[in-house]
Amino acid sequence: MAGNTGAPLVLRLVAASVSVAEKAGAIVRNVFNSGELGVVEKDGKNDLQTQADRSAQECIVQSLSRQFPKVTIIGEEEPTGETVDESHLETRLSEEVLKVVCPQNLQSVKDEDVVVWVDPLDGTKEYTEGFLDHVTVLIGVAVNGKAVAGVINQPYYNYKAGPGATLGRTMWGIVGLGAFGVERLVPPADKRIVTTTRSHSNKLVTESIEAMQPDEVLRVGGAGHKVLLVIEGKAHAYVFATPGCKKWDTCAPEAILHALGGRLTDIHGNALQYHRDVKHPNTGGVLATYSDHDWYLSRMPESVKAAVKP
Ligand SMILES: Nc1ncnc2c1ncn2[C@@H]1O[C@H](COP(=O)(O)O)[C@@H](OP(=O)(O)O)[C@H]1O
Ligand SMILES: [Mg+2]
Ligand SMILES: [Mg+2]
Ligand SMILES: [Mg+2]
Repeated sequence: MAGNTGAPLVLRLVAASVSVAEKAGAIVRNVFNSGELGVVEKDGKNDLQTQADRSAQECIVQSLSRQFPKVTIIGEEEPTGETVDESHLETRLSEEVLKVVCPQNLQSVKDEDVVVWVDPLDGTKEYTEGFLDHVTVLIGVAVNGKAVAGVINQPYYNYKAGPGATLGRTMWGIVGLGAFGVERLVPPADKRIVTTTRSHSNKLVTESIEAMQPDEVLRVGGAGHKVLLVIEGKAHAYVFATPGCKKWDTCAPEAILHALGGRLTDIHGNALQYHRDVKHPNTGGVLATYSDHDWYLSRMPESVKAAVKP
């Protein structure tokens, strides 16, 4: 089976995730093109699911669990119980990933040490409203509770460039090795740009953003998309001081940001935990930066910190 080459488990997982994230990204585009989004409201308030979330989740979880049957895989969406569409599966390994040398500390990781966190479509609200470049597919690899590797596919990257432009991109990274398919760019030095939620704001979010005294606030969809804005120098910080974001939203982006030297923590500065039995919400909120992380932590109002406990 493709997952059983001689490469270390973490590399094989990332190689499989790169291929399957591309497939999931294509599913996300196909569903949108079909015009039948099949939107349903989940239990939570302001929490949508579409056919693309369901099909991309099936693609990723089924493909990875067939290749890595002993690895714990946790996806955002509930299984649909429908028969698996075999044409949705992708079990090839990315050769580009298999070529790299796995960092020493990750070479002998065992199946039981790993949890894979899957967000088949991050930015669902924006997807249903046509903000297509906000959408990402996120596959994060955690080892002993720490985010160590991540894959992000952005299915509509370049879609504003018009016909002929290649649509979509896949980025991946391993902490201790670096990131590929995305480049670290430096944000403007003469102003402070903060990015936050577009569709899940509340008083705590607003208060904490104000406390950062930003020159500009980018209110956009998707946790993956916002971390990409930080990585690519479009924003200095992603500030989300409320509990709505889940482990599958942060695991892959955190690993890629860390691989490039940035930081992603809760709003108190604590590392996020990714063990298999951890509660899914990031109850302490999210703060992602490339530099000056401690400055943002120090500006966080005490009243917000008291309300957003880890
Ligand atoms: N109050 C809330 N309720 C439910 N989900 C929330 C939420 N706040 C944030 N999230 C989730 O966190 C992710 C990023 O949110 P946002 O785009 O608003 O910044 C989204 O993931 P999904 O789109 O994968 O569900 C979103 O659903
Ligand atoms: Mg969702
Ligand atoms: Mg998400
Ligand atoms: Mg999602």
